[in-house]
Amino acid sequence: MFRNIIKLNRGLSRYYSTAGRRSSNGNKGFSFNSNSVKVGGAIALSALTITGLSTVLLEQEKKEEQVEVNATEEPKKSEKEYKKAMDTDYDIESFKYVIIGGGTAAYYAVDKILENDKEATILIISKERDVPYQRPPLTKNLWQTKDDNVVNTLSFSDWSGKQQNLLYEPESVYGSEILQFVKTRSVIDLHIDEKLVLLNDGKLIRYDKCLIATGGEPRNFKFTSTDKEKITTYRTVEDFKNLYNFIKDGNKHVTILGGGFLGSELTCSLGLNFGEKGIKLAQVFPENGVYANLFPEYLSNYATEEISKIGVDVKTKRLVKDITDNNGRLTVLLDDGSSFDTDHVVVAAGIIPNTDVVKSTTLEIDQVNGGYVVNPELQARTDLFVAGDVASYYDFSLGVRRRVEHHDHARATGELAGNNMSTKTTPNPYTYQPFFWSDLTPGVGFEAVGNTSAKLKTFSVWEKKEGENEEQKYNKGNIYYLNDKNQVVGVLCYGNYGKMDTARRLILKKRVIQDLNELQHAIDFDEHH
Ligand SMILES: Cc1cc2nc3c(=O)[nH]c(=O)nc-3n(C[C@H](O)[C@H](O)[C@H](O)COP(=O)(O)OP(=O)(O)OC[C@H]3O[C@@H](n4cnc5c(N)ncnc54)[C@H](O)[C@@H]3O)c2cc1C
Ligand SMILES: NC(=O)c1ccc[n+]([C@@H]2O[C@H](COP(=O)([O-])OP(=O)(O)OC[C@H]3O[C@@H](n4cnc5c(N)ncnc54)[C@H](O)[C@@H]3O)[C@@H](O)[C@H]2O)c1
Ligand SMILES: NC(=O)c1ccc[n+]([C@@H]2O[C@H](COP(=O)([O-])OP(=O)(O)OC[C@H]3O[C@@H](n4cnc5c(N)ncnc54)[C@H](O)[C@@H]3O)[C@@H](O)[C@H]2O)c1
Repeated sequence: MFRNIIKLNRGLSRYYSTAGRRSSNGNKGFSFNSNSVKVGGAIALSALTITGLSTVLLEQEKKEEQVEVNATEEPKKSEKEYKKAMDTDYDIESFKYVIIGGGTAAYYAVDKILENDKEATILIISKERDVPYQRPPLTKNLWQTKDDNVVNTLSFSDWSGKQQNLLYEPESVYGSEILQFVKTRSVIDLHIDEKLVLLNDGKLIRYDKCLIATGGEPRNFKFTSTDKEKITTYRTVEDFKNLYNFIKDGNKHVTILGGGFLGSELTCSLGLNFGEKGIKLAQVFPENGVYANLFPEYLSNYATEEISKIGVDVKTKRLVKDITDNNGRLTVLLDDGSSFDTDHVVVAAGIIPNTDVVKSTTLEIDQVNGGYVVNPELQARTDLFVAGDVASYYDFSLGVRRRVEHHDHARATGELAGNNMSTKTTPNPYTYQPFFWSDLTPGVGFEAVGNTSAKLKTFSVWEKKEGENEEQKYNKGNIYYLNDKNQVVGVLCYGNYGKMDTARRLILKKRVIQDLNELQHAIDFDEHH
């Protein structure tokens, strides 16, 4: 990926401070003179003057131990600097494209911008320490490597055996005047009319076009124990490294709170790959079974049984009431009055979309689904775009407004937003129907598309083979989700890969299904990759 950047870097004899652009200090690259940042009551000094991204990364790498920037803290001098910046003569760093967030949507947006605009100057601002990476392997492939060095290499085999790295691109790719990456900083405000973003260290940046791709923050709960090392959430590569290092030597008890995607995938990966090393697991959630919001009840029950079979103590229909410290371990108290001891708790209870970036201007937030409301071209305002988990958009084929928290959607909206930000032609609407997938155990995996809410009526078709016994009945199947008009609005292909385009076409047809048996052969079970 980033097909054009190598060429662009080599051919670059200009700097971004060309005519019409202003630079605060005349440096070639992004200069980062940060101020005193108050951290947990102490003052940490970070005086960095950095030219070019590779230096940003290097310098900040060195400082990481000493300087922790509190992402939510308001900077002291921001107000003054902010007002000064409103004055058009004030010299301030400018980028043609500013991307807030450094995840999947951000990555694909940048890729598209680089393809479309040979004059691009791009700044990615990310709260995280790592340059853009994919999250799906954090609960799957990375745990299967059988190599403790995986925390450093971050490499793994994909489903077809091909070696991949978690990072979309190596860090070095971000060290140019075209494309820069600032890590461990967050945007705390956006002044839309002035086209300015404010960072948590007081720095202001001007943009021509801006993308909000801030994803979501894991939900957490307040417990009596406030041990942040033992009770964690799980979303980032840092979280993976910490958990891996904690469990790699085995003989620990880990509790996963949540029966959705994250909780179930992580539980299975730990159970399948570290069970033999003495990692004992409990999974606790309020629903009757895992994926209860997605699977029809019988399949949710089956998947839950499969998880129990790998040795996990699955506690369904249970809420965690509290967690307390207990002589270096934790005690988990459930709502039925029972309790058990554990060494670590991972809270996997959904995310809250990161819509705290814009404070001084009003941006519409979807009151039902959360997220910033965008038009079909993924704009929240002129020159301000939103993509990925944090975007609330109108789904043309389903005829509803919704927000999707999956990889393929982040990729597709990122790419479209990047295109619409940098194209010289008319921007395109988002008409794509994204898919998602999940893998739990070798026998429980699927791809799905559309509205696959378990609240809808479903019709399941399972592949039948000669002489097949009861055990194998959930080998390959297609589950159709129907709305109240009996139109197919979602499809889940269980163990049946490569069928998403057929499923999309079925949804788009909007045909009223008179007899459910019409769906028996709507999607085949042939091997097709
Ligand atoms: C462990 C895990 C496994 C997953 N597996 C799958 C899977 O198998 N299949 C699937 O379809 N989906 C999967 N997903 C979901 C998928 O990864 C997400 O939908 C996708 O990452 C969303 O991309 P995004 O760019 O919108 O947000 P993110 O990837 O969350 O990126 C947002 C970034 O913005 C940063 N940020 C937030 N606020 C600010 C701010 N104010 N200033 C600066 N930076 C900010 C965040 O720190 C983060 O780095 C998984 C998610 C997780 C966590
Ligand atoms: N394969 C995938 O697509 C995939 C994989 C991993 C993560 N993700 C994404 O990562 C994010 C986080 O995943 P997630 O599983 O946390 O969210 P989720 O929305 O899939 O599931 C939330 C779960 O939280 C649990 N929960 C809520 N309140 C609880 C409480 N009080 N006590 C116990 N459990 C409670 C419920 O069991 C519920 O199923 C989501 O956006 C998800 O889509 C996606
Ligand atoms: N259509 C397909 O057959 C197919 C298969 C694999 C991957 N992919 C694509 O690759 C992307 C990332 O994949 P990855 O390999 O990095 O992640 P991954 O290894 O987690 O697998 C991603 C997808 O491959 C499926 N898969 C897993 N094992 C499989 C197998 N033995 N045969 C066929 N499919 C299998 C998963 O269920 C999931 O849908 C996904 O976005 C997906 O579009 C497609």
